[in-house]
Amino acid sequence: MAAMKQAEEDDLISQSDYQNLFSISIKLQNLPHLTDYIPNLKTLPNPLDQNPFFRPSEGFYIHPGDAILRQIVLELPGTLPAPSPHLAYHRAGPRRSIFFEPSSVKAAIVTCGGLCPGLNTVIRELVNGLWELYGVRQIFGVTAGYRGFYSTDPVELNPKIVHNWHKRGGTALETSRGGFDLDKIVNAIQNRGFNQVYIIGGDGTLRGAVKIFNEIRRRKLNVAVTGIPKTVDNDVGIIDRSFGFQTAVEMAQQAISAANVEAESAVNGIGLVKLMGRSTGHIALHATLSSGDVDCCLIPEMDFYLDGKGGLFEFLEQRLRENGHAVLVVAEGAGQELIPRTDAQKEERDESGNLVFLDVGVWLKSELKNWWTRDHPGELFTVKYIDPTYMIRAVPANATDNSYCTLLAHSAIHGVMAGYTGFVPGPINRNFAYIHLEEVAQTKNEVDTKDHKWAWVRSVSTQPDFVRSSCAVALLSEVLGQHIYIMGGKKLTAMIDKLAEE
Ligand SMILES: Nc1ncnc2c1ncn2[C@@H]1O[C@H](COP(=O)(O)OP(=O)(O)O)[C@@H](O)[C@H]1O
Ligand SMILES: O=P(O)(O)OC[C@H]1O[C@](O)(COP(=O)(O)O)[C@@H](O)[C@@H]1O
Ligand SMILES: [Mg+2]
Repeated sequence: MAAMKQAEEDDLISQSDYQNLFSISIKLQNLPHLTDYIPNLKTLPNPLDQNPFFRPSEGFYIHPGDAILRQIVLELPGTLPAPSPHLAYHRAGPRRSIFFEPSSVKAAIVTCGGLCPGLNTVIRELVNGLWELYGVRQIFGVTAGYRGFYSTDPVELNPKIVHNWHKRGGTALETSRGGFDLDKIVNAIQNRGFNQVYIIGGDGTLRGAVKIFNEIRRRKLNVAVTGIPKTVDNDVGIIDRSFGFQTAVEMAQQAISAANVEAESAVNGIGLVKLMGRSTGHIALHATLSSGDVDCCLIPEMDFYLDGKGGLFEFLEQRLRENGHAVLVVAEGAGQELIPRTDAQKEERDESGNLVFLDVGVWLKSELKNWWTRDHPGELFTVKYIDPTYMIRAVPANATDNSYCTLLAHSAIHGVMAGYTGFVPGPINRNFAYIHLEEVAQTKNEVDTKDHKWAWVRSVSTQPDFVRSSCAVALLSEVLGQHIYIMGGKKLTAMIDKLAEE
């Protein structure tokens, strides 16, 4: 009873803790605005005032002080981090005043980089939103990515043209990598008279958008730029997740199920699935979590090794002995440093400057076969390799992603019409916010291999942690028949790693 009372008291936050709570400092992140470098721009009342479907009521418009906190999980009580401020971002949504006369708006929409489910929905909703919400009539699609600004004529868009686009995978505007020429792009924007530029793309695209925004600001042009974050890999930072990611995870399930059926139906069968993820393993991780069929998930954020104690082969050997089959999911960027490559291959980059990867699936399949023939000559063994790479991204978005795309596009429009520029719209803790382009372009969302999600993947699959030092300690502990605890820094771990390797 006394213990319960004590526990209840521990849960209560004392008055002074409340005071602590309310005194935490909040830093509202800077959001660039056209008036930062063009003073005295004319404002107009938002035309939504007159829109019969909206009839803006109290609280409809976003106030300048409306903010979204980046970090909403706090440790209470008494351990609040001292004065370091909590970051907050301007809330997305319509503003009471706008900075563009709708009849003078000439909007450009462009898609860059790799495909992602939902691209067409974002384009469609940009067109519909500009047209229906603000009465904009000059809306153009720039074709084939950044190069399209200066190499082709833009295509005129309206709600009739984009009517069915959300049901189609890919991008109806076409996309490309490379072709970023800052001067030519900004000259084209200026010469064609675009004053709103909607750039849909991933990390590379957003880095380009920062440069475009800076150049436009340097030239003091009355042109608002927004970067709409697109990444099937979910590697763009700060935002909760990117559109199309859920659809891709869903599509990956089919490949994993097929791999499982193939593996189960063979003697010593291994189903191997390679999923997208250039430098982050979010798709592999989430597909593994939701499938329940996966025995081991390999991602770029985690090193692994094949042979020896605690290695992949030892784990698979055990799995095959216990279950007769195993399913392996590998993200395309995992284990790249293990794959032998020529000097030329080490340098190979795509047109955007991204490193070209070797096929980890093909390599792993061959390594698995070599291992089995070496260690189990004459015994039956099958590896079925499934590479659904483009199948998971070249599809239309699912319902959740489609509605996300709609809100995202409308958030972008409201921000631009309100005169904001150099920003990215995106959900933070499920509320749409405007984030400085540069901040997003510099932040990468990686899988945290120390968090609960990854721990759960490891605990349901019981896959090794591929840390040689922990394996060496386990080995020693086995030999001595005692638990061993080692406390030490990086140097000691490196020494143990080296010993374990030997
Ligand atoms: N650092 C950069 N500066 C300017 N443009 C860039 C930069 N990185 C990539 N880009 C351009 O952005 C576009 C898309 O980049 P890419 O990396 O292929 O795809 P994503 O934007 O999906 O990551 C390409 O046209 C590329 O030239
Ligand atoms: O074959 P492509 O079109 O160059 O695309 C491959 C890459 O595109 C992606 O799907 C997405 O990358 P981006 O979003 O950065 O374009 C990666 O997972 C993959 O490595
Ligand atoms: Mg990228």
